[in-house]
Amino acid sequence: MKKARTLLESFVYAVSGVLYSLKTQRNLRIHFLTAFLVMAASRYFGLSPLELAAVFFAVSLVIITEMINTAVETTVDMITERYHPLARIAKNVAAGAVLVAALNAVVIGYLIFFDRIRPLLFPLQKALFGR
Ligand SMILES: Nc1ncnc2c1ncn2[C@@H]1O[C@H](COP(=O)(O)OP(=O)(O)OP(=O)(O)O)[C@@H](O)[C@H]1O
Repeated sequence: MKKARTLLESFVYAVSGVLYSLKTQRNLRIHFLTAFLVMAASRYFGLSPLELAAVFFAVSLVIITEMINTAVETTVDMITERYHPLARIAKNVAAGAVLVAALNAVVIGYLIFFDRIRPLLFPLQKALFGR
């Protein structure tokens, strides 16, 4: 097995892991796009540094758990392509971690953006429903 020799080599391996995940995982591409849109919205709404930190943490956590999920799926598939109850548990638990991170992101998004978005929705509601 080849060991990482320099810090730069380790960094290159890590970046290739991100690129591999982006290339193979549609969900991860969606998470990155969502993260970009959320950061643009954060800038638009002028969030405080603490709010910005919470949003950045939430979107990063979703991306991190999705990548760990990919690592678990790949490892399980390397060990067995046959049905195995433990393989099912490993994959389901990894997918569950992504779900928890996504719920966390929804709650943080609600707490930070809802009151800011609500005033923008009223004119839309009036135009659509007349009240
Ligand atoms: N070898 C296996 N043995 C038992 N169950 C498995 C096995 N492989 C997959 N599963 C079950 O099928 C589900 C989907 O697994 P799969 O590897 O297709 O991931 P996926 O849904 O394609 O994930 P993603 O969309 O994140 O790539 C798993 O959560 C697990 O419940």
